[in-house]
Amino acid sequence: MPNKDDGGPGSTTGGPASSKPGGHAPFGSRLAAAMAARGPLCVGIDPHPGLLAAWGLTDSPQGLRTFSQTVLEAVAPLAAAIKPQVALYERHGSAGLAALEELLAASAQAEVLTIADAKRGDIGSTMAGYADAWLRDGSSLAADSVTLSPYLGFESLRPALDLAASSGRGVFVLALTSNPEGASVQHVGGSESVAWRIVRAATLENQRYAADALGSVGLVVGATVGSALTDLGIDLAAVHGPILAPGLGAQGATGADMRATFGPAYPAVLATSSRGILAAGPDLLALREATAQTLLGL
Ligand SMILES: O=c1ccn([C@@H]2O[C@H](COP(=O)(O)O)[C@@H](O)[C@H]2O)c(=O)[nH]1
Repeated sequence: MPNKDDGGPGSTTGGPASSKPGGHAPFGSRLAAAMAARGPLCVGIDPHPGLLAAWGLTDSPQGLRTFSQTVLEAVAPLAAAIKPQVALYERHGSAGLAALEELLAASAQAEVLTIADAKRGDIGSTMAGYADAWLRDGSSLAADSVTLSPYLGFESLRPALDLAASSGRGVFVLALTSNPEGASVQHVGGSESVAWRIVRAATLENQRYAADALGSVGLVVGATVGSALTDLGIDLAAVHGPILAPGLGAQGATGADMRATFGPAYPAVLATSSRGILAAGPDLLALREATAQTLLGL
């Protein structure tokens, strides 16, 4: 778990993330540094039952543990971040979450940033509980950042936005998701569509961060959204925060699609791929090669 003095991101004892004594450097700055050093790729860790079987692993907490540690070891030199899919750990109950906690701790040791893909969202009083779980120093589930769902209104995310800011962590708020069904909600509203409003709120929220650094309030925008950004009049370059872009690989998007879709916002885009890379396992070198090839395409 990425606590202040564990030698991982935000450590006061060493490593590139320890620039703010006594606390984490802001997530946006840490992510920008990782992307500059390793490139704009996040590797998703999605231990689907079918993938576990293909790797010769059991669909069990021990299977999750072996899967997770293998992926981390394979991709650590090449990935700016990893993104464990929380649902696939939760389906194993408390033992699955323990496997996730071990992965988060190992990632901190390896100085690989983590994005817990939990997609949390609720009324503010309950949101504070989610924020504590995923963003508070000392929580066994604390990651460097977490994905959030703004369906209850962007402002309902306030406890997570504030705790992320004070703990040097980050959030990625769903804006335009990579699945085709997302448009039925996110595109609604004409020139001030739901997605446009979420992007505007994130843009305003990032004003609390230094103007010369990437903010810590990111957005999720699928690499598959095609012309939606243009159609909806959304300017991602103004967000001043990282854009997490799922959809590369298994969902069909390519690096060329991403450049066309994101245009001037592309430097802030962190592409994420799970199955497209994980299918190369369980051989560690094959996983690393698949990661390198994915990176080359960006
Ligand atoms: O809009 C979204 C938001 C999240 N995801 C998640 O990303 C990965 C994608 O996996 P692939 O195997 O690379 O397709 C998965 O965990 C999703 O839940 C998304 O796809 N789209």
